[in-house]
Amino acid sequence: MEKQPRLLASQLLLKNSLFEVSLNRVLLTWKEIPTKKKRVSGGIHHPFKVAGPRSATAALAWIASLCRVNWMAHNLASEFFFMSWLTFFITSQGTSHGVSVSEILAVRELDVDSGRKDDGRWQKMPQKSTEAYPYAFTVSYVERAWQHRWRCSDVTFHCLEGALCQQWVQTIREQLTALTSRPKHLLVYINPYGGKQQGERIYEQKVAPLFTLASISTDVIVTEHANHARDHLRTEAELKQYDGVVCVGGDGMFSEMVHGLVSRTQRDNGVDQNSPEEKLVPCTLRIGIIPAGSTDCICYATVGINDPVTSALHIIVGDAQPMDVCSVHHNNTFLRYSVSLLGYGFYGDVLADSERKRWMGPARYDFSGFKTFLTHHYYEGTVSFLPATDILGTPRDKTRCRAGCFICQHNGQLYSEDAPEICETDPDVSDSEYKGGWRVIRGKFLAINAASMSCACPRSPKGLSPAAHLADGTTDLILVRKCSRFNFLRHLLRHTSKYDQFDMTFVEVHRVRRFRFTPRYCQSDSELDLRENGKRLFSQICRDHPACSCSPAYSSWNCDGEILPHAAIEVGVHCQLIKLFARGIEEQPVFEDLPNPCAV
Ligand SMILES: CCCCCCCCCCCCC/C=C/[C@@H](O)[C@H](CO)NC(=O)CCCCCCCCCCCCCCC
Ligand SMILES: Nc1ncnc2c1ncn2[C@@H]1O[C@H](COP(=O)(O)OP(=O)(O)OP(=O)(O)O)[C@@H](O)[C@H]1O
Ligand SMILES: [Ca+2]
Repeated sequence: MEKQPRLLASQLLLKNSLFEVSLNRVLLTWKEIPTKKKRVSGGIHHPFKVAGPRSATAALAWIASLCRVNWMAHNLASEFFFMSWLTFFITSQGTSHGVSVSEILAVRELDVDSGRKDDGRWQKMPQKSTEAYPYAFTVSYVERAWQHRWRCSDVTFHCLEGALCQQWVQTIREQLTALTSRPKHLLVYINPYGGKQQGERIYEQKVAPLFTLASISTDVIVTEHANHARDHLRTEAELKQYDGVVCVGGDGMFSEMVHGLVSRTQRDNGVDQNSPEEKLVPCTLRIGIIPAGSTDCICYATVGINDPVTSALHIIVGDAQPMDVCSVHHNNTFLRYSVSLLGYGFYGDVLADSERKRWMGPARYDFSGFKTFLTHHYYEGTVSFLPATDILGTPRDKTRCRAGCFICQHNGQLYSEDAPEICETDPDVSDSEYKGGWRVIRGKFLAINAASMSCACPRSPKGLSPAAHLADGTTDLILVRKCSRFNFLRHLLRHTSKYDQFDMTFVEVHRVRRFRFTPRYCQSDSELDLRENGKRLFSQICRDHPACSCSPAYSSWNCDGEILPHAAIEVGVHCQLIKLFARGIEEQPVFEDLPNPCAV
C-alpha cells in the first residue's frame, strides 16, 4: 500500500518531553523520542489526557466508575472492553499516540505568555516549557470512553519558533476545512419539557460549548408547544441555509423532526404522502439528536448510548447514518411515520395507559407495563405481509447492525435498484395463505410488533428485535400469539437476557417490506364509531366467545410513542429515507479466545 505523504513532521515538546509529531492526510501522531535526555523534567504521562495535570486522576476515576457499573449491571461486554482498554493502557504507557484527522475537533494557538488559548480559555503552563519552547498550540480531539461514550480531549504541543507553531495550526485548520461532511450552521430545537425537563440546561452546559469550539454556528428555538418544531420545519424554516437540524429531547421530539423534514421534502418535490404506494424522496438534511427524553431509543440504537456529549461530538465530526422510515396509512390516508416501534396489543395498551399517567415521569411505562401484563388482553385480526426474501439477513441472525454495516449497504443498493418482489410458499403453516407474494395470517395476538431497528434501550439493551437493521429497507414483524401469562412473562424476560425471545412456539418473526393489519371486528370505515361504542361490542364478543377472557375488540397502535387513531393500518418501509448525525454502534474490542456474550 502506498504510504501517505507527510504534511508536517517536527519535534515538539509535550508535557516536558520531546515528541516526534507528524501529520499526514489521515492521522496526527505523536511519539516520544527515546533519548536519554528526553525528559526536561519528570512527571507521569499517559496516552489519554496528555494535556492536563488532572489526567491520571481522571483515568483512575474512570476505571473506578467502570468497575462500579460492571459490578452493578453484570455487563460482560463492558468488562471485556475494560480489559482490552487496560491492556492498551499498560502496553502503550504514553510513548505514542494517534488521532484520526476526521476526529480532530479543533485546533487553536495558545498565548503562552498569558497562559490563554485563543478561544479565551485559561490554562496553567509548565514553567520549563514556557522558557524553552515559548509557542504552543492545542488540538482538541475525540477520545473513546466507556460504553460507546465519546469525550473531547486536548493535547498541547510546544514549539521553539512562532512560525512553526503557526504552520501547524494553519495546516491542521486546512485539513479540517477539507472535511466537507462537517456541519457549519445548524438549526436547533429544544424541548424544555422532555424527559426530566433538562433540555435547555443540557444544551447550554454540555453542547453549546462544543459547537463553539468546533466553530459551528446555530439558530436555537426553544419550543413553546407540542408540534412546534414539526410545523416550523414543515412550513417556515429556511432550510437552505443549514447543514443539519438538531433536536434536544426524546423520541417524541425526534419524531417531530422526522415528520417536519419528510413532509417538507415530499411537498417540495410534489409527492403525495397520502398514497401508500408512492416512492418517497429522501431528505438531504441530516438530523442530530441530543438525548434529553424518557426513552431515547433512537439515540441508543444509533450511537450505543444516550449521552449528550457523545451525540454532540458525532454531529461535529459530521457523521451520517441512513435510516429506514415506515409510512403508516389508513384507507389511503396518511397517518404517521415510524422509525422504531409500531406495536399493537401489549405495547399499544402500555402506551395508552401510560399517557394517563404522564405525571409519573419515565416510571409510567413500568407501571403501565406491569398493569397491562396482568390484564393479559389478546386481539383478533388478520396480518398480511410482503416478506423481504431477496435480501441479506434474517431476524434470527446472530450478527448485529453496527457501524459500517455490510447488510445495510448491500440491501440499500438493492432497494435503490427497485428489486422485484418474490413470491414464496410455506405449506407448513396452516392458518396462513399466500396471495401475490403476500402472506396472510389470521389469529389471536397478545402483541403485533414491527421493529424497523433493534429498539435497544436501557430497559432492553438488545432490543425488541436484536438483529434488525437501521437502514436495510425492512422491518421485523413480530407476532406474539395468545399464550399463558407465564409464557408471555418468559418472552418478556428474554428481552433482558441473552436468550432468544423468538425461540418460543407462540412467537414468530418475519422480515418484511410491507404489512397490513385488520382487526377482526372491524373491516370498514365505521371502525371509529365502533370504537366509541366499544362497550356494546365488547359484550357482543363475550357472548360469542363464552370461554374468552373478555378481551376488548381493539387495541391501539403505538407508533414511536404516539397512539394512532385507527387499528386497521397499512405500513410500507422506505429504505434510507432520512440520515442522522451518527455512525451506528461502534464495535468494542473483544478478546478472541473468550466467548463474546453479545453474540449468543
Ligand atoms: C419483566 C421485565 C420485562 C421487561 C421487558 C422490557 C421490554 C422493553 C422493550 C422496550 C421497547 C421500547 C421500544 C421503543 C419505543 C419507542 O419508540 C417509544 C417512544 O419513546 N417508547 C415507548 O413507546 C415506550 C414503551 C415502553 C414499554 C415498556 C414496557 C415495560 C414492560 C414491563 C413489563 C413488566 C411485566 C412484569 C411482570 C411481573
Ligand atoms: N414546548 C413544549 N411543550 C409541550 N410539549 C412539547 C413541547 N415541545 C415538544 N413537546 C412534545 O413533548 C413530547 C415529548 O417530548 P420528548 O420526546 O422530547 O420527551 P420524552 O420525555 O422522551 O417524551 P416521550 O417519552 O413521551 O417521547 C413530544 O411528543 C413533543 O411533541
Ligand atoms: Ca430496518
